[in-house]
Amino acid sequence: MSEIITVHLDQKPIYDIVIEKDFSQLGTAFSRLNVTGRKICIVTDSNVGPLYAKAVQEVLETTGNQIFVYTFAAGEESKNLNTVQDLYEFLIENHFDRKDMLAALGGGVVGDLTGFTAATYLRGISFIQIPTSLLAQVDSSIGGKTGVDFRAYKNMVGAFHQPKLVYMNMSTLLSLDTRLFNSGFGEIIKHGLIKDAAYYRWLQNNAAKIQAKDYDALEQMIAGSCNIKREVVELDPTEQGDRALLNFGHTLGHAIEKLMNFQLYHGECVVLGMIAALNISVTRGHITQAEYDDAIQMFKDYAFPTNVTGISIDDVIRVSKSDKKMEANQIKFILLKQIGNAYIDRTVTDDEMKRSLTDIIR
Ligand SMILES: NC(=O)c1ccc[n+]([C@@H]2O[C@H](COP(=O)([O-])OP(=O)(O)OC[C@H]3O[C@@H](n4cnc5c(N)ncnc54)[C@H](O)[C@@H]3O)[C@@H](O)[C@H]2O)c1
Ligand SMILES: O=C(O)C(=O)C[C@@H](O)[C@H](O)[C@H](O)COP(=O)(O)O
Ligand SMILES: [Zn+2]
Repeated sequence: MSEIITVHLDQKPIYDIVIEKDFSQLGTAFSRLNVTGRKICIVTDSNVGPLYAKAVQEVLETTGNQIFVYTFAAGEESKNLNTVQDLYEFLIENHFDRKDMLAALGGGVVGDLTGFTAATYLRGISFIQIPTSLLAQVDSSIGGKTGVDFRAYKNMVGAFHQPKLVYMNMSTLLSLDTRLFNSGFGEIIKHGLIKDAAYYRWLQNNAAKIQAKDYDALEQMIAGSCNIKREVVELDPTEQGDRALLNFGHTLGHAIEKLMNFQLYHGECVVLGMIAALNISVTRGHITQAEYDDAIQMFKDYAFPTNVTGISIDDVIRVSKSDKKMEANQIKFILLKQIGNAYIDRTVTDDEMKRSLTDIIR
């Protein structure tokens, strides 16, 4: 069973998210875009390219377009303007014009970087997302947030630029190593915690099936998360308000990610940030200690580290405050009113942050 979810903006259908178990429907889905006789550059990384670029190239060639492949070194370390510049050069050398396209084939790093290049090359060309990591399938490929890190700052340079299509082949998840697969659950559990208590309980009850990569359970979960993200971004595509709820766990999580020099994955850092935010939500009397303990158990069930060594609490707070989460000198935090219901809070103090981090930073 495949699934198609359509993302609307201003009540108009903008792009489809196609969930499939192989690449067999990619040609059909792409043909709906009515793009032929153009150049398409598959942008991928050094891990994903050797596994899937040929298969994607073969399918896209059947759509009557000329296909190029551009590969950069895998990892968050490549998500920067240098890689973007190298890609601009490749596109210029191969005479890509405004009607040509990019196709991001890979995880969130490839998606964010390709989307940003598409947003800025020739003042904006089209792109599609072919996400291959769990995190990218449930989160980063949807919603049009594109960008790169700048110096030590996460996602400091970017643009909102919507893809024309998101096509995911769930079978690509089989080649992800276990720790990377698990890191995707950070954003998935986040979706339940901020928006949907029933989905959160379902994730709790189905942890074993999902981790065993039971196909039906995985498809249900990916569609569940895509739908939650779709609802949020449809209402607030450029984060003027409630889209910021998707930042649950990121205020401190991004700081931990940077301070750990990206040795911990994004999803793992988001979980550490969520633990701190849940802790503050307990102290504020919004959720119970039992609900907090339940969430910690859930993170453990999905194999997340729940603490980290080698960095200091003061540094995490300092780096968080130098991030773009500051607004009018006040840190923007996402807390829970209850499980499945998040809100934006601008009153979290340094002392609250410190207390919330004592069990996490050892
Ligand atoms: N734009 C957004 O809305 C959004 C949302 C969440 C996260 N992000 C960003 O996404 C990034 C994290 O994404 P990620 O976890 O996918 O990281 P990633 O893109 O670095 O992928 C993780 C690793 O898995 C490899 N990989 C990916 N798919 C594979 C597959 N099918 N088989 C084998 N290896 C595979 C990659 O080569 C890489 O080494 C971060 O930069 C984060 O800031 C963006
Ligand atoms: O789509 C969004 O909006 C998100 O915030 C999703 C996050 O999971 C993602 O990590 C995003 O890249 C964070 O963006 P940032 O603007 O806070 O850096
Ligand atoms: Zn994230």
